[in-house]
Amino acid sequence: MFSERKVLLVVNPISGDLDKNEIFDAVINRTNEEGIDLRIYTTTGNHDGQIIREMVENLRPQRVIAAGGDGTISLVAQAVHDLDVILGIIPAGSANGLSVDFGIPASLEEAVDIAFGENKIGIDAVSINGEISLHLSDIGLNALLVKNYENGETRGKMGYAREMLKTLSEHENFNVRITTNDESFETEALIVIIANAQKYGTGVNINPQGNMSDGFYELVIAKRLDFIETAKILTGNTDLNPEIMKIISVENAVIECLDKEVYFQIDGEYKGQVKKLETHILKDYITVAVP
Ligand SMILES: Nc1ncnc2c1ncn2[C@@H]1O[C@H](COP(=O)(O)OP(=O)(O)OP(=O)(O)O)[C@@H](O)[C@H]1O
Repeated sequence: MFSERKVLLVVNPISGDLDKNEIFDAVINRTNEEGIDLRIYTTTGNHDGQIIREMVENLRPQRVIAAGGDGTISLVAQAVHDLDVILGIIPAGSANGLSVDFGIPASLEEAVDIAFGENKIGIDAVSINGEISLHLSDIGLNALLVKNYENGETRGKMGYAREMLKTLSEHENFNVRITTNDESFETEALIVIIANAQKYGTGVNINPQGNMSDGFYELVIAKRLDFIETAKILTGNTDLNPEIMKIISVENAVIECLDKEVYFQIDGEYKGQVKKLETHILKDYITVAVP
């Protein structure tokens, strides 16, 4: 049990499949047992960030617990990152990539224990053209998949597989120039991932050396799909073929698409097409309650 006395719970009523009443019950029971003053905000999809920030400024809770998918966690983190609160996470989205990276279990009871627990770490964020990425953002193949999946009619694994096949047939490689403090190079790419974390919500470990608290993020540049290289990534093998895959740790980087606009997604949300991304690390962006 932590010594803080006020908690704000933010719940996204439409994310994922989990019954949100179970979340309300679990958190209300916990705060009753502990004698904690609980306030609840249910998101509407309109001005949520601003409202959450105002609530935290007025109520001054020591902890804000976000229940939803990555979109909701990110929204809450951005709203309160400079207000000296701890962010607790209850995974309740369809993919929950951030929770997977933190090792927060899907079980509601365990997630509540962790969200109210003593263990916490400060994590970095990546600023991308002024927006915030806590997890994994990318241009190219995966962003097109995110777009197709958002527009597709079938959800779940079947929908994902269908959109994956469609995406592979539509996708085209692009040329990109990457400029960091240390180097500038041009290359053909299938995908460029801006990775603060390690794993996509599907569990694919794209960035084995990723650490959300080290003051760096990685650019993972893949030139073509290759099963052996993918298997190496999945097994955490760092001896990658540089002809196909390059991973660099950076504090800032400019990514310019040289021949066309390219599909772009941040933390699972499709953002349209872009030609240029200016990215830099935001060290120790927010403190998160972890297992
Ligand atoms: N009451 C609401 N009605 C409609 N949309 C909402 C509401 N509250 C939040 N939203 C929208 O929900 C989206 C965020 O969803 P979130 O990422 O949390 O869940 P998800 O998409 O199910 O999960 P995941 O990101 O894991 O796939 C945002 O686009 C936000 O605007």
